[in-house]
Amino acid sequence: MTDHHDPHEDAPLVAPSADPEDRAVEAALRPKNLDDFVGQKRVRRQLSLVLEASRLRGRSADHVLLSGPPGLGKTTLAMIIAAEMNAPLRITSGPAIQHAGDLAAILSSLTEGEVLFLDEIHRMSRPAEEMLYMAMEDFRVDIIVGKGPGATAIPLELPPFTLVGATTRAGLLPGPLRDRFGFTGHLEFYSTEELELVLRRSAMLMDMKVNSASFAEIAGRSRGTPRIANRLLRRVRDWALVHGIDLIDARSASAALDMYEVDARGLDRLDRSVLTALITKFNGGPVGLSTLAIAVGEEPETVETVAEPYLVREGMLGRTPRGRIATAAAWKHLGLVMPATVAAAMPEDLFSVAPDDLMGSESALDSWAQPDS
Ligand SMILES: Nc1ncnc2c1ncn2[C@@H]1O[C@H](COP(=O)(O)OP(=O)(O)OP(=O)(O)O)[C@@H](O)[C@H]1O
Ligand SMILES: [Mg+2]
Repeated sequence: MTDHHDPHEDAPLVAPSADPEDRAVEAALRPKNLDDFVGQKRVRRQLSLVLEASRLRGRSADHVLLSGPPGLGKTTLAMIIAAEMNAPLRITSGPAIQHAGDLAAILSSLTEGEVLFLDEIHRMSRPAEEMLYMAMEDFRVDIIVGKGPGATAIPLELPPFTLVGATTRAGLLPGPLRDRFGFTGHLEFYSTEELELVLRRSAMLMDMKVNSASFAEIAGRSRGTPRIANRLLRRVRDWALVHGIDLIDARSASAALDMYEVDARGLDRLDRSVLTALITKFNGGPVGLSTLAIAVGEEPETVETVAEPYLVREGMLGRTPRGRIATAAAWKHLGLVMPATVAAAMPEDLFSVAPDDLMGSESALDSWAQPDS
């Protein structure tokens, strides 16, 4: 077998892999401390300050909220926070907490200083969320015993702990929850240079011989995302192994990657199908998110959190009050020419808000693009 596609053929490239070996390698490649964590300078600097201060005060660190598209390092940072604080780490996720009682059970078993990582925090149930408010602020929960009129609330003191919440959609978090985090870090897509550093480190750990030009080639196709960079590197390694190549150069890297549906701009299958649908079915838009999602057979949330951020950053997709539109760059990327009538109808101020600003602040984006579903 020379073809090592993920078993989940249809999952977006950036989704966590379903292949256990892939997951094991991914875990092995995770940087263990802040110094090894590449890029995200601003978040890293602020976070290291937060951690240092709490170490000096001998207290558990402030609660930390990490937001950003998949595969940029939220889980990795949560693990690093625990490691840097020399504290045990407990991992759970919003969807795993169906009832407030589930959360109470976790909270009441925390030890002092423990780091609780709550992934996909925007998907927690409302009652659990309210319990979390009190736990975060006062290190206390009310355990409800009994039902109906006879129910009583028994207050329970919790040891001080650090909550690390992660979300791909900070804009969805209720204000009261967001406000209870002492520090919020928004992860940005990585530059090609940063991805090259990620790749160099991974290649070293994997004992691969790769020349500089191939790092650049792989980084350029990695969609600004370390998870994808590492995954592509493994695919290149497989390819080289099968072809009996010892030192990997840019030509073999590129030949290997041509098989994996990532194009030169780093767009994967989902990205391209979003653009293709937008252009061929809706003549470039504007079209509402949910209509677009149906056209590509995905959940609106997947289109919005997985594909869109990168397409916006690459200047190929615009989010306007009337819906999503494909820019001239998108038409060009698909080898098409934007018809003059479509060009004439494009909003002039599409990029009056720079794509980087959009990525940096979800609230700027929220106020600019109205929800359409
Ligand atoms: N800054 C970084 N430096 C080096 N490697 C990184 C960095 N960020 C992420 N990685 C690598 O990318 C992989 C994916 O990162 P991680 O699992 O932390 O992403 P995530 O943001 O939690 O994604 P998701 O939203 O899908 O949960 C990790 O296994 C790690 O090896
Ligand atoms: Mg994660």
